[in-house]
Amino acid sequence: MQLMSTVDVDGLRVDKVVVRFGGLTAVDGQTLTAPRGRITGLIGPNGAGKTTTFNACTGVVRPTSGRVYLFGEDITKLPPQARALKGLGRTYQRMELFDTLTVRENVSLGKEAGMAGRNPFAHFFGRRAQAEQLRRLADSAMEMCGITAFAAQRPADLSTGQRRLVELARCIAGEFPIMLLDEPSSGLDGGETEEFGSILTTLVADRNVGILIVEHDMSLVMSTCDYIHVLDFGKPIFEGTPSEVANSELVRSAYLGTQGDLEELEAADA
Ligand SMILES: Nc1ncnc2c1ncn2[C@@H]1O[C@H](COP(=O)(O)OP(=O)(O)OP(=O)(O)O)[C@@H](O)[C@H]1O
Repeated sequence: MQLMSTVDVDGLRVDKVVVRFGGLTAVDGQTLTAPRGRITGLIGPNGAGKTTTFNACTGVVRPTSGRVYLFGEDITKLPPQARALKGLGRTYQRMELFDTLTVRENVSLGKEAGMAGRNPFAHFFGRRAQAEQLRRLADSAMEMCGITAFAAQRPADLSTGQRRLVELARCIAGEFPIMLLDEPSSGLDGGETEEFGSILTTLVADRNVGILIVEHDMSLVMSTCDYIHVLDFGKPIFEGTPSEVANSELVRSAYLGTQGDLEELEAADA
């Protein structure tokens, strides 16, 4: 049998990452893989180290030790923008939409920013072809997220659920093969969360992207993720399929005291 190298992954690979803030070890040896064609979840109680792991992937924090690879390339020391140009897209927990721009313009930015970074002469050459490509990508992303009707509106005029979809559409328009979603269901009601989950499932099936999702909403995680990693106090404590996670005594005990999450975990196991 040929063993797969740690970097030989068709997507994102986090390898034994440790992040310390002064005397506090926020992440203590996290290893995970988020390949194309799969939705990977990262869950854990408050303060478990999820956001810090996420930030180590996107380049917002530098690991104390360990490596981060994207399609086999070591990106541990690259800044966030360079990681985005290599195919790592992300959404933000606190949505970062531009309220002076229309929804269509916000969605187009997903690709536009990358185009400008890649080709500094883009302003002089091929403008029409690029504009046409941007229009196509934005149209298709808005359609996938069901927000075409709001294309000419400003994000400030939309509900939280609709704004979340604009952010997702911007990431989709960017054509990132790997997408990191930071608590995307925050502020959404049950119906909106369900709709969001079905868009993610379609996205992975239709475009073969890989998604790593940090999420508190257990119903979204359990219904969309193919594989889940669980952190507690910075340490990876369990990984497996949603039903394996829901059945794990170790995971349940980590969630004791967080009654809402525990109930949703138990509901997923029912
Ligand atoms: N910049 C920082 N400086 C110092 N400590 C930090 C910093 N960022 C996070 N921490 C600490 O690291 C630990 C992990 O935090 P992190 O935000 O990664 O957890 P989390 O699982 O995302 O939590 P939550 O679910 O509440 O968002 C916490 O104890 C937090 O207080």
